[in-house]
Amino acid sequence: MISVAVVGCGAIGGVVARALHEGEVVGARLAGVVDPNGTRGLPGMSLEEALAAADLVVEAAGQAVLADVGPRVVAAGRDLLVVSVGALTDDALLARLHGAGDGRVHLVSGAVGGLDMLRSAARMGPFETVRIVTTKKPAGLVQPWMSAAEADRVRATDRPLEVRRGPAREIAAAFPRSTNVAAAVALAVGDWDVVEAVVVADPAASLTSHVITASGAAGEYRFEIRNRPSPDNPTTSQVVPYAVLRAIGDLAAPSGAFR
Ligand SMILES: NC(=O)C1=CN([C@@H]2O[C@H](COP(=O)(O)OP(=O)(O)OC[C@H]3O[C@@H](n4cnc5c(N)ncnc54)[C@H](OP(=O)(O)O)[C@@H]3O)[C@@H](O)[C@H]2O)C=CC1
Ligand SMILES: O=C([O-])CC(=O)C(=O)O
Repeated sequence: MISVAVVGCGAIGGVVARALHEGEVVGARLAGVVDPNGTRGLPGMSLEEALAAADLVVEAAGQAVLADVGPRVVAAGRDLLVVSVGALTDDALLARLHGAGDGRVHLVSGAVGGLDMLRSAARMGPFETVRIVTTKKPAGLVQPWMSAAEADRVRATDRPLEVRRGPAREIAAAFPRSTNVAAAVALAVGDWDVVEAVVVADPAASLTSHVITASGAAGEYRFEIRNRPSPDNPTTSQVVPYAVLRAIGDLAAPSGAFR
């Protein structure tokens, strides 16, 4: 039985922690939840207590929190499951995580799929082009760094509006709550430079879509994901906590998971 601490009790962490608490993942149980802003009636604990009690710490609190907490988890010899994979656009953080200690770092596939095939294909040979186009409702795409005019334009658009297009590294950092998936694709293909990310605001997008296209030595790929947004946080797809629970189940299982 592995003991799991969840950092962040929002749309993702709240669902994950509740399911663990209720025994829904075979082989795993909730140690407690770390969230200074409240734990939705679930057992709360400090990060220090989590590092002492848990075999696995799930980060579900955001890119900035991962940068702070992640190296401490690994240094304590605990395994870390990363949800805010966009924080890994920072090479220095990645190096710190890898050098911090004995804990292993696992990444969640989150809101997208096809990462297994992209990894297999990248192993055969390089990709020439990879693109991920993310389309969401406008409100969650407005960022503090935008000018007032741009923020208004995004908020008020009455048709699909391309908000940004650029290298995955740049986009995943610029939309930290919305395009972690761009970093996930780049990490899967093992090449930040080949992946272009496009962010589209669409007021009619009742589902969040991520369309991944890739071509290279192994062939041509197209994955289209259309996710229902979380009722708690519409910028997050509702399936994401279930990706986390699947990952925890795989880590806890003696055998039988797809790799
Ligand atoms: N890989 C993927 O596919 C995806 C990744 N994500 C990532 O997951 C993150 C979490 O998403 P989501 O659950 O929807 O976000 P939420 O905002 O719903 O939840 C985040 C929670 O973490 C809390 N928090 C803030 N600071 C800390 C801290 N220092 N320690 C512990 N908890 C803290 C927040 O509190 P408060 O609100 O009071 O600040 C909030 O309760 C996103 O920011 C994004 O980076 C999201 C979607 C998909
Ligand atoms: O949940 C999603 O659809 C994607 C998302 O917010 C992210 O990658 O940060």
